[in-house]
Formats: sequence, structure tokens, C-alpha cells
Amino acid sequence: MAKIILSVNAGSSSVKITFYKSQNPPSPIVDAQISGITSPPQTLKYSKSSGDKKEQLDENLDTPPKAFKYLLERCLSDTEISEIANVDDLACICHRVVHGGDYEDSIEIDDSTYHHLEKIEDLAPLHNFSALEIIRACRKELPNVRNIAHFDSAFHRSLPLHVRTYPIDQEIAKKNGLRKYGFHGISYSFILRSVAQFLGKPRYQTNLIVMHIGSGASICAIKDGKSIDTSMGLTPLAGLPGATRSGDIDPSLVFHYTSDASGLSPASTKEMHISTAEEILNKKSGWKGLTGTTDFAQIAVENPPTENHKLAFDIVVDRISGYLGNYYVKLQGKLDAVVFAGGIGEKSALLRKAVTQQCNCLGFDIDSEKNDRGVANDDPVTDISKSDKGSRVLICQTNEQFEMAYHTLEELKMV
Ligand SMILES: Nc1ncnc2c1ncn2[C@@H]1O[C@H](COP(=O)(O)OP(=O)(O)O)[C@@H](O)[C@H]1O
Ligand SMILES: CC(=O)OP(=O)(O)O
Ligand SMILES: [Mg+2]
Repeated sequence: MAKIILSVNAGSSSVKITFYKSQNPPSPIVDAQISGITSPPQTLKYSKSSGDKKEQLDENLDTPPKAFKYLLERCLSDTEISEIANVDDLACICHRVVHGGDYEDSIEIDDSTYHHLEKIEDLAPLHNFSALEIIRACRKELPNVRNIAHFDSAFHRSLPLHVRTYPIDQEIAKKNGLRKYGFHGISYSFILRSVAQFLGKPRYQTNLIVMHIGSGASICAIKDGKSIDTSMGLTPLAGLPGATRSGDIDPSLVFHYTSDASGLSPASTKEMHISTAEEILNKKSGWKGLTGTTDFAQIAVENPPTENHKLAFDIVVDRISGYLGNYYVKLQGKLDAVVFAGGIGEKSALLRKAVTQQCNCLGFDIDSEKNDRGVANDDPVTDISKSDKGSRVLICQTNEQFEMAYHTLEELKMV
């Protein structure tokens, strides 16, 4: 029986793929990632048992499907990795699909589920379009391999009615599926399990506020192991600003931005219907709109190069802190830990310092040496709290590819 699982995580600025041996827990064979899809040149990170390698790429891999194709070919042609030399050894491919609509769990892709996902593509045009294109390519090129879609939105199936409902005409809301879905759920699921294990608590008794801060950024309040609120909404545009996303704005801003904002943008195709407003708020805003760069490492620095770099940093810290206060109240102050995760949450000591300073009145205090050291090893969780009292402040190296492989192994009863 085929024994290899491939997990594919197409994000907004990166594509990460990992091949796993079907063991419990899944054991990585090779991990390959392309980052900087929105800011060339793209970089490749390639890790296998014989070592890690980083290189800048000459190819222009400016869309997730192009990056995926490159990564797959690179891994499959690596003669050092005997385990994946034969594609017949692939049992299945797990795909991160950001928007799952009403799907509350992962599903196997067949013609019917694929077409259903196509219908809700417009609710996350920038993410789902790429994910479906990658699934389409896998089904065509590797017809004997099963494809399983894992949804970011599924973790938030527990959102209470009053949290997920928008105060608009409910007939229209129901007809068009207009409600809060929430995203980054595969990451939150990994973080919940890892942090509960770290704290020595059962998941169903664990209360957390988790920040997944990357090119797309969101926060989740977890009570007794369940999502009770999250900052993204109907689409991944709501809530915090991201690399190219505005996050929350007054919705009326759209009507005053330009006179043709509601028309279809030139990026609109037969498959992806996207308006000019959606394109501006999703692709031309966020810290790119403020500073010109999508790279937060150039913004989170002691001496920002321009006033707008400083402004971008201050805005991000302000919006994150606002949600921390909000979710602290929703959890009635009963939380085990606040957790930083995602490319920025894991790597930027300056962001962690600024956020915890701003929220110091909630009892979040960090040890500056531990914070500067950041993640030390392969352990997913690092404690950077100052003292043993109160809620822990943790960093979690999230791993969406692992989470998908883990669940697939359980669901398909492969081990
Ligand atoms: N040392 C760093 N300091 C601050 N930001 C960083 C650092 N390294 C990477 N980043 C930022 O992390 C983001 C990518 O995060 P990631 O979660 O991997 O992205 P994606 O949303 O595509 O999954 C980019 O905005 C990148 O600039
Ligand atoms: C949901 C989302 O924004 O994902 P990413 O951060 O990977 O773009
Ligand atoms: Mg991501």
C-alpha cells in the first residue's frame, strides 16, 4: 500500500509543501517552501535529512500554482530522496483550501465536491482560486492519487450564532451565505494541540488567544478548545491588516475610493470574478499600501527607514492589541496563554515586545532575553513569559502541512 502523504499549503505570499511517511505522528521526508510570491525575487527553502538549503530563484514564480509546480518537480527529481522516487508510492495529497463554505470537515475531492468548491470561489477569490488550480493540476497529472481538501474555516464551526451573524437582512444573508467563517483554522488546530500538550492540559479545558500573524493575519479566541471568535470574517479580508490587505475599514470607504471601484477589475476572468474594490483592498493595501513593501522584516526594525514604515508598524500593533483586549473580555480573563505564531509572530521579537507592552495591563509580560532569542529548536512551543504567574506568553511554530497529514492519517485510518 502506498505510504507517502504530500501536504500542500498555498498561502498568499508563500507555497509550502511537505512529503511525509505515513507514521503516527507523520514523519517529514522533505519540506520545500517558496516565499516572497508577492515580492520578487522568490526564495526557496529546501529541507531534507541531509541538511537545509536556501536559495534565491531566477524564475519568476509569482503565483501559487507556478510555485507549486516548481516545488513538486524539484522534490520528485531529487535523486537523493528514494522514498518519493515513484509517484505510485503517493497515497494522497492534502490541500489547504482557505474557504470551505459550509463544509465543517475535510473532504475528498471528486467531481462533485470540486464543483461545489468552484461555486464558493468568489468568497475567497485570491486564495481558493489558486488552491483549486493546484488541485486541478494534481488530478490531471497524478490521476491515481487521492486529493483531500482541508479547510481553514472548519475550525471555526463552533462560532456562536451571535458572533458569526452579521446584522443585515437575514433572508439575504442566508441565501448568499453571508456570515463570519474565519480562517487560519488548520494553523489554530495545530497550535491548540501543541500548546495543550505543552501545558499538560486536555484540549477541551484549554483557553487561549492565538495570533497567527503572517502575510495574512488573524487572531482567535479559543475557549475550552473551541473557537469562540476570530478576526477574519466572510472573507480573509476582515480584521487585521496584512501584507497587501487593508483589514477592517469603514465599509463605506469603498464608495468614496474611486468612482469605478465596484466595477469588475481587469484581473477578473471567467473563473475569478473580482471587482476593483476587492482587488484594491486585498492586493494593494496593508503594509504594502503604506510603505511599498510586503516584507514585514523591513518594517519591524528599531529605526524604520521612513515615517510610513513606522506608521505601518504602529497600526499593526494597535489593531492586534485591540483584539487582545476584546478577546480577553470574551474569555473573562480566564486564559492559559497568549500565543504568537505565523511568519511574523514567530520571527519578530520587536512586534512581540510592542504588543505585550501595549497589553501589559492584561498581565502579559515577557522576558526580553527569551523574547530576543525567539524559537530555539525544533520544539513547536517556546515559553517567553517573564514569570510563572498569570497567563503564559508563548511562541508556537505553526505547521499547517503537518496538521493536514496528521488528520488525514487519522481519518483514512492509514496507520
Ligand atoms: N524576521 C522577520 N521579521 C519580521 N517579519 C518577518 C521576518 N521573517 C519573515 N517575516 C514576514 O513573514 C511574512 C510571511 O509569513 P508567513 O506566515 O510565512 O506567510 P503566509 O501568509 O504566506 O503563509 C512576510 O510578511 C515576511 O516579511
Ligand atoms: C487565510 C489567509 O490569509 O491565509 P494566508 O495568511 O496564508 O494568506
Ligand atoms: Mg500562511
